[in-house]
Amino acid sequence: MTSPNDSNKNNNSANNEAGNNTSEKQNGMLASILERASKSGIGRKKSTRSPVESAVAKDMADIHSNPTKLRLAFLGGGSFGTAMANLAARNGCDATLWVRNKRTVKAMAKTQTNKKYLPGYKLDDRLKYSHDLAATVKDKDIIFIAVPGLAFRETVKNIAPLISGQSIVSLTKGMEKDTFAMMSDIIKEVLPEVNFGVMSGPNLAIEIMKNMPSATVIASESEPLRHAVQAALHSAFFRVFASDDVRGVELGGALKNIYAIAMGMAAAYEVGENTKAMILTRALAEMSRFGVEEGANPLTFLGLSGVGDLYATCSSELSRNYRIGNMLGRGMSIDAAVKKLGQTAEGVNTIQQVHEKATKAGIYMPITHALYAVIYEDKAALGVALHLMEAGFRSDVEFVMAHDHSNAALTAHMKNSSNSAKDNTKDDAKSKNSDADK
Ligand SMILES: NC(=O)C1=CN([C@@H]2O[C@H](COP(=O)(O)OP(=O)(O)OC[C@H]3O[C@@H](n4cnc5c(N)ncnc54)[C@H](O)[C@@H]3O)[C@@H](O)[C@H]2O)C=CC1
Ligand SMILES: O=C(CO)COP(=O)(O)O
Repeated sequence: MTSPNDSNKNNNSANNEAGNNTSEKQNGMLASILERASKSGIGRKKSTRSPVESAVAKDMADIHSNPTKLRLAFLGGGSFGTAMANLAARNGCDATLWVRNKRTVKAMAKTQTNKKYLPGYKLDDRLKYSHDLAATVKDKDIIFIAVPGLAFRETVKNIAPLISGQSIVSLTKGMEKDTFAMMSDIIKEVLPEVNFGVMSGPNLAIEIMKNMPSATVIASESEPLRHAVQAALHSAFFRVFASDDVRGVELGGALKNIYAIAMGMAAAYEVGENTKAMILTRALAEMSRFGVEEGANPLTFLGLSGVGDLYATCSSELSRNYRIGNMLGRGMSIDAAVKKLGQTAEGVNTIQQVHEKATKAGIYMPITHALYAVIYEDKAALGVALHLMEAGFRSDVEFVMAHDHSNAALTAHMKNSSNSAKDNTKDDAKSKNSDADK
């Protein structure tokens, strides 16, 4: 295991390249105000805490004053694994980041930066790096997995023989190819005895590295695990909320990638704010409809891991899924866009999985099907969008007023009227032609 303390520290002054511009200075100022505020307790609620809040606060105080208390492994040296490992190390946890490439590990320990995925951001001195998987997961309390969805099963299988009581938390927002398994399904399948959770929320890694205030959700049926994750990662810049709806939280993180691609594509067509709002809210309707079919609580989609992450990812060019959509909207092929991105964009696979699953299960997912038609069936985007707009009548929030026979009846009625209007037009044209023939 390589600790930065063992390494050449001449690079400690690694430049934060973004720090040279004004907006970065403002971010730095905001961060320092928040840090001072959190140290002095300004803004903290003085009211009596509930027993659970007190327990968490006590855990956090212990953990923050005793760095060796929580021992954490982070598997996956991309932007998110690195950002989360850095948060934990900064909070005083014993945090090790596992990266599969030995040379990358050496370079990270030496420069204390992740040059490929988070260039210019200095990582905490206390963060450890390793390419030795067994040594990394041994004697840890929690193993966080942040590899792409397509590599998740392989990673869980690799650590399976090394598990002796550690809990596992998935940070991955993908779905397995062809099986439609979520990451929690894979953990349950490969390690049925293990305590697990999933963490998801509006967490663009670069913004977290810039100390921009952010929040996330840890979902687990295990209360101690939820508390441990909250205590380990919580800071003045990063709030960790809790849920016991694992399915809902995990689906929120995976499904929003589909709509970030749709929004990136819409942005390429320079649509207005009304259109963006329509896409966002109808996306939320699709997500919660699909979620309910999969056993999630629809209200979860109103939280950070649902509408929160949907908003962040659909609004930002920092989102790789949004960028893929934008490149597609500018006429690039999916293969070319994925190659140009060079990073993980889970939505590319998730569209295919959800399209297939929803088709089989008869779940109404018009935006997903439309995207699938554009990306994988080479249909023209504008024609597909127009078709979407002409789709039948629906209720707004179907958990308030169900999509029932009255909507369906109105749709059928309008279709019939428009068909007979078309027939009349055709008849008129025919009779005009036959008049002309006369
Ligand atoms: N980057 C972000 O802002 C956020 C990402 N996530 C999720 O985290 C997951 C990981 O994404 P990123 O870190 O952004 O990806 P990334 O594209 O930045 O990096 C992926 C990392 O995984 C490694 N990797 C790939 N296959 C592997 C394997 N078989 N074994 C071990 N390592 C392997 C790569 O070498 C690379 O270090 C994704 O599911 C993503 O949706 C979640 C929240 C935010
Ligand atoms: O999940 C994310 C932010 O919450 C990151 O989104 P992308 O994977 O699209 O970059």
